Amino acid sequence: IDMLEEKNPSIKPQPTPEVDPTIFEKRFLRKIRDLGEGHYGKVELCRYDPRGDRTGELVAVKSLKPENREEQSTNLSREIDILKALYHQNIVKYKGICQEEGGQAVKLIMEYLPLGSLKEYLPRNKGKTSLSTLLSYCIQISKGMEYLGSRNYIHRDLAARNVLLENEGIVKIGDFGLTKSLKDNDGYYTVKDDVDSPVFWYAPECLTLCKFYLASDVWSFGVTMYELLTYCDSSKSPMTCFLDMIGRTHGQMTIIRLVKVLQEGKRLPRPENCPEPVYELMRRCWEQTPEMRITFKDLVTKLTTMLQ
Ligand SMILES: C=Cc1cc(F)c(CN2CC[C@](CC#N)(n3cc(C(N)=O)c(NC(=O)OC)n3)[C@H](F)C2)cc1O
Repeated sequence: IDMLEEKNPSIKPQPTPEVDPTIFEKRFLRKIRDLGEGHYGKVELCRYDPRGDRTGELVAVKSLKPENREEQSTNLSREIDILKALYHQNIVKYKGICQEEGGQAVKLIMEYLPLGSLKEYLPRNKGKTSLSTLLSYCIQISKGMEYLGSRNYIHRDLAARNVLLENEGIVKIGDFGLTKSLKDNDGYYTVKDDVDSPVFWYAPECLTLCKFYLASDVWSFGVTMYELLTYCDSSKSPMTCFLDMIGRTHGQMTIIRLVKVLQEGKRLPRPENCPEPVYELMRRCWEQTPEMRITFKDLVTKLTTMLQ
């Protein structure tokens, strides 16, 4: 080559123009349907089809509703920065961003997991989902959460609706809309936005002190375990159960009544066909004080032992 180049510089191999695979152009992003709706925005199934022949890949796209764009754009940008830096087999993959209107509004592009969340999948596949498979899902969620906590992040919205299936054997934590960094060293995040807080997945300290610890995610994991062991049967959902316990009160009395029954030691019941040792593990996630709760590390160990 050197000899040839000397003679004829025009065949010098030109560097291919740097194409950043994490930048998605709006004009090639084709909406197919909605996947989900949040207060401030939505997640859509799209095809990124630069060749225009429908051979492009399917992606999940999170964007803000125009009316919330102003106040929520910082939150979405933070979520993008968090997800971009997470690499774990049980956490949904970041693919990139799509800037529109000259960078004014940004969209988060993630991998698309067509089996959807456990909340949709489990009730429809109860027959073919064994207890061992449910325990395997619990182990994988715990591993993802152990990794998240090791990076000093709190999830704040761990629930079956936010756990996706890669396939029938692999699950991933799929949404990080409420995730916060535990930057300050007092080890908790002060919960502000109580407008759409998932109160029936919240630990007592979140409800009474508006403080969210790493151990508060363990409480939510216990509720998520309960959902899995009930195959996400909506008639036995955490909300239905707790409302039965506290009576169908209205408005802000609900939280006050919920705090009271939790302080009395009342907890979600053992799901039918849930072995006693598995329920005991849930109860270890629901210790009244955060420091008494089991850790995700120990949950992985104990759940793995049960699966042997
Ligand atoms: C703007 C904020 C906001 C908007 C929202 F709509 C939601 C709620 N949304 C979360 C993402 C969601 C569930 C999860 N995890 N999901 C992701 C995929 C995927 N990556 O494939 C998927 N797949 C699927 O359903 O396949 C059939 N569902 C589902 F869209 C609900 C939360 C929010 O914070």
